[in-house]
Amino acid sequence: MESQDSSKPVGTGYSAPVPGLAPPHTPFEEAPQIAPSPSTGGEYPRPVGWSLQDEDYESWEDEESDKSIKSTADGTDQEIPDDKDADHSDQLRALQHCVESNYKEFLFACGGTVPISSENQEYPGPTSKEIASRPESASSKSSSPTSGAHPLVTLRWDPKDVSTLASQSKLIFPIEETTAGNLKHLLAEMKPATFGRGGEDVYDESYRKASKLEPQNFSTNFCPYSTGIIGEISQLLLPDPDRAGQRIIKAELYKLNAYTGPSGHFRSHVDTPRSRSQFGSLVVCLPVKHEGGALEVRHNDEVMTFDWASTSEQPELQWAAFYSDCEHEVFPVQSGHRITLTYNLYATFNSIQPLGSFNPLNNTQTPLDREIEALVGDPTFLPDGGYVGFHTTHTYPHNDSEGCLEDTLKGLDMVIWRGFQRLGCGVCLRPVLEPSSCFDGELPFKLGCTFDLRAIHGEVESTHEWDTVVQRDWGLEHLSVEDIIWLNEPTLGTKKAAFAYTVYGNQAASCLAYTVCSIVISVPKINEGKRANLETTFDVDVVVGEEDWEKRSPWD
Ligand SMILES: O=C(O)CCC(=O)C(=O)O
Ligand SMILES: [Fe+2]
Repeated sequence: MESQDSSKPVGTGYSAPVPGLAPPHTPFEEAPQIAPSPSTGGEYPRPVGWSLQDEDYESWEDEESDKSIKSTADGTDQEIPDDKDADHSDQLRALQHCVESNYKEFLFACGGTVPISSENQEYPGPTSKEIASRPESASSKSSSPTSGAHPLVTLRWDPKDVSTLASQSKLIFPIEETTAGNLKHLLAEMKPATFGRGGEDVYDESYRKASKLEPQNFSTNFCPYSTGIIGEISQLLLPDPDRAGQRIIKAELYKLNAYTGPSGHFRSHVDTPRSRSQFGSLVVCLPVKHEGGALEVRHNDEVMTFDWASTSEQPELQWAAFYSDCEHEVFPVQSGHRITLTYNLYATFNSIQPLGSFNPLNNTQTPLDREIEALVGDPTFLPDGGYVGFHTTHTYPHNDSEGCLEDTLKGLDMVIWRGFQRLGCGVCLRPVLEPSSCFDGELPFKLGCTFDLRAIHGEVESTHEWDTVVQRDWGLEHLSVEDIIWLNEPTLGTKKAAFAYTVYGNQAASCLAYTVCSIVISVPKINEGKRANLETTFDVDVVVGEEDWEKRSPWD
C-alpha cells in the first residue's frame, strides 16, 4: 500500500529517461522490504520459464537459408514464404481479435460489503456481498446485505500512556455510544502516515494526509478469511481456470489508517510490492461517518470507484481489493473519519491438492482457450515451430536477482499463459526494454533476458547510448522481437507503465520494482500431423531443469 516517489533516475530497464526532463515524479511506496516467499516457507523452486539462453539456440536468421527452400514430396524444391511475414492463418487473426476483445473482460478491482450484527457473536462463514460489476457501474451501491453477519467488530490498541484504562483503548464498531469518546483517543495514538520517496520515508501532506497505526500496535477480531472476502477476491482476481484451488491468497494485515476531514487524502500512486508474490491490496472500511474519500482505481483507460461515504454509518464493512500495480487514489475526505484496515495480498499455493487432480484437457474452456487451441492445432501455422508473444496487460514485481513469478499472473495474462501451457507449449516471461519515444525515429522495443535492476547514472540521450545500455547493462534476449508473432500490441497503458516504473530508489539491490513483461510462447513443430510436444503436458509442480525446458524448444 502507500507509495514511493523517486527523485533519482535509476532504471529497471524498461524505458530510458527523457533527455532534458527531470525524472518523472512517480509515486511509489515507502522503501520496501523483500519478504520471504509465502509459499512453502522459501523461494519458489520453479524456473520462470524455459531458457532462451541456450548456447545451441538457433535464431531465425541462422535458419533463414534452411527454411526458405523446402523439398516437396516429388523431390522438387519450392520456395516457401518467410513465416514471420506470412499471412499466417485465419486462426491467428481470430485469436488476435479475441485477445483484443477480451481486454476489458477482466476485472482489476472488486469490492463488496459485509453486514455487522450485534446479535451474531460468532463468525458467520462467508457473508460478503460482492460488487464485481464492470468498471462503469462499480460505484453503484447495489450491495444489499446477504444472510448472516459479522459480529460487532472490536479494535484494541496499545496506548502510549501505560496507565490508560483498557476500556479507553478499545472501540466497538458500529461505534457504541458508551465507547464513542474513545475515537479521539484512537486518533491521538495514530502517527502521520508517511510514504517512501527515493528510498526515504517522507511526510508530505500535499501528497498524502492520513494517519496510521502499525499492526503490532493494535488488534481486531475482524478476519478477511472468515467473512468470505478472501474467497471472493480469489475467484475474481486470482482465478485459476485449469487448476482450481491451486493458487491461494495469503492476506497480511498492513496498517490501520485514518483519513480525516476536511482534507485527508492520498494522491495517485501504485502500491510497491512487499515481495515478488504480492499481486494485490485490500482495503476494509470500518463503519465511521464520513463524507468524501472515494477510492478510485485505474487500469489502462478504465476506472472503478469505491465510494463508501453515503453508507459509512450503516452497520457494515465495505471493502475493495485491486491489483497493486494499478494506479489508485483516495479523494479528499470532506468531513468525519474514514478509518480503514489495509492488507497486502500474496499468491501462494494449496499444498494439499490431491495428486492427479489436474487434467488440463478436461477443464472448462473459455472462447479464448478454444481460439488458442485452434491456432496451435492448425498444421499450417508455424509448421516448423516458432515463437508467439503476448504483451502482458499488467506489470509484475521482481528484484535485482530474481524475475517475476508466473504464479502471480493477473487476468488475461494468466489466461494466455495457461491456454498455451496446457497444450504443451513452452511459456516464459521476459522483461520488455522499451526506448523512450523522445529518440528520433521509431525504435523497436527489445526483450531482456534477465530482470536486473540496474542504475543508469545520468540520462540516456542518444540511440547509440540506449543500445549500449541495454546490451551491456541489461543483456538482450537472443530472440529478437521480429522473430516472434505477436498476439497484441503493447497497450498505451503498458507504455505509460513502462515509463512510470523505470525510475526507482537508489537502493536497487534491496528493492523490488514492477516490470512490463512479455509472455514468450514456444510452439513446437508439426510432426506427423501434430505438434511434437503435445503429449507432454507440462505440470508446474514438477521441478524441471533447464534441460527439460530446452526440450520444449520449437526447434526440436
Ligand atoms: O484507503 C484506501 O482506500 C487506499 C489506501 C491506499 O492506497 C494505501 O494505503 O496505499
Ligand atoms: Fe495504495
